Order: sequence, then structure tokens, then C-alpha cells
Amino acid sequence: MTAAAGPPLLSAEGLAIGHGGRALARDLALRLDAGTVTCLLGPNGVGKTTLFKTLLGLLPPIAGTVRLAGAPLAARSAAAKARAVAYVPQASPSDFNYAVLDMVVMGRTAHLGAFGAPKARDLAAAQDALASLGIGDLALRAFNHLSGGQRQLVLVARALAQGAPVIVMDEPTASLDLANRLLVLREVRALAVRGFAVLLSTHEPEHALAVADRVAVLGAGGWFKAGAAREVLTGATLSRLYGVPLTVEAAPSGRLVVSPAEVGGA
Ligand SMILES: Nc1ncnc2c1ncn2[C@@H]1O[C@H](COP(=O)(O)OP(=O)(O)OP(=O)(O)O)[C@@H](O)[C@H]1O
Repeated sequence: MTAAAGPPLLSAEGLAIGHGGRALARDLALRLDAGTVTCLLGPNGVGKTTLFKTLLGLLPPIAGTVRLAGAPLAARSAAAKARAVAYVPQASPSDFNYAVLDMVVMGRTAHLGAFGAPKARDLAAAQDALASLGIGDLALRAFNHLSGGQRQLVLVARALAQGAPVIVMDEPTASLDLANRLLVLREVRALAVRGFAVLLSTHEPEHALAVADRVAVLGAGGWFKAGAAREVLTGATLSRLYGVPLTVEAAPSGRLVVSPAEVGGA
């Protein structure tokens, strides 16, 4: 990875996040550069989704500033925010059983005028997004009839159709089987190679070690640390984060493996 020139695509300084004026964490600093993958790890309920919503401009910061290419996010319109940062939710079935192409065209909403109907260029953008992920043949299938991995890729395609350079993904490998996890992780890495800045949450430290350039951890009491993946993801940091003794060791291949320091009771 080369050092990025200019301001990061998205950054935050002195950020305090929370609900109703009650801070879950303070003084967070984060930068998302083009061509990088950042993973956010932390136990249930510490505020990962809250941080994502704040970075997306859906929730106001309690303190601090989120910036898009150096300019404050809060000053942007909702459509401008959507053209800058795309959100990929978990791939649960949709309430309505849309065709895949219709789901992906919905990513174009921020490009349509008020009451605007999708035009040929919006359909083309949706088809291009599906094709770029190798799933163009799913266009006419029903979203809810796809496998979890296919659904996740369709939601990534919707984010691509949105045309935003920053993609924020909420646990994209959750509830996927091994093959589909690998499929999605491979595409996450490919998005960075295409120049996107990707931020994703995961409960799997090894997924972060596999795809992330940078890692941020958010722990109990608002403990926060961010930096290069291999520097942040140490046994000591993971043990503190999850409150159980964990080790990080290199396999003969060089791949880092996370294991419990002890298994079973004494
Ligand atoms: N709209 C809200 N109003 C008030 N409190 C909220 C709201 N949404 C979430 N919270 C609280 O904020 C805390 C952090 O929630 P959040 O969903 O950000 O955690 P998380 O780290 O994403 O958890 P998980 O890993 O389980 O998805 C929780 O205590 C939650 O109950």
C-alpha cells in the first residue's frame, strides 16, 4: 500500500459518539484513505454501529468533526452524503422480494432528482456494478431466493451503483458459511484495489488480519485504538478487548492465527 496523498476520503478527529448526549466513547480519531481496508472490532454493544452512523452523518457527533476529503460532513446535504459514503447492511432477506436489479438500482437514489425515475444511465450503472462483482447473471433473480453470500454481494453492488468512494460495511461476513466468507472477503480486498476506502466491522480478528490495512478497536468504557493492522492486533490488545486471554501467533506460512491462551477450565 502506498501512502495516500492529500486529505483522507473520510476522517474524524476528537470524535465523541453516543445517543441522547450520553457518550459511549470520546476522542476517537480515524482516517479512511483511498485503496485501503479498515476493520473495526469490538464486543457487542460497545458502539460500533453508533460510530458507523456518526461517520455516515445519520447521527450527530457529541463532540468533534467528521470530514469528507477535508470538508465537514455535517455541512453536506443528505444526497451529497450518500454520494460520498455508501452503507452496506447485513444481508438478511428483504421485507419485499425485489428483483436483484431493482435492489441495485435503489443505490442510484442520490443521483435522481426529486421524484425522479431511474434513467438508462442508472440501469447501466446497476448492471455495471453487478458485472464488476461477477454476478451479472443474478440480475433478474429474486433477492430473497439467493444464498447469504450472493445477497451480500448484491448489497455491495448497490453500494457501488451509489458511486460513493467510501464504503462502510456492517459485519459483511456474519452468518455466512466458509466459502461465502472467503468470497466476500476477496471482494472487499478487490474494492480497495479498485481505489475505494472500505470500513467494515467484524467479530473475527482473523478476517481483519486477512484483509485489513488498518484496524480500529473499540472496547468497554470507550477504549479506542487505531493503527496498522499487525500493530494493533496483538494478543494483549485482543485479550483486553474481549476480556479473555488470547494469543496471536504466526503459522509456518506467516499467516497470523488468533487462539485462546487456554482452552477449558483448570
Ligand atoms: N437509538 C438509540 N438510543 C439510545 N441508545 C442506543 C440507541 N441505539 C443503540 N443504543 C445503545 O448504544 C449502545 C451501543 O450500541 P451499538 O448498536 O452501537 O453497539 P454495537 O457495538 O454495534 O453492538 P453489536 O456488536 O451487538 O452490533 C448500546 O448500549 C445500545 O443499547
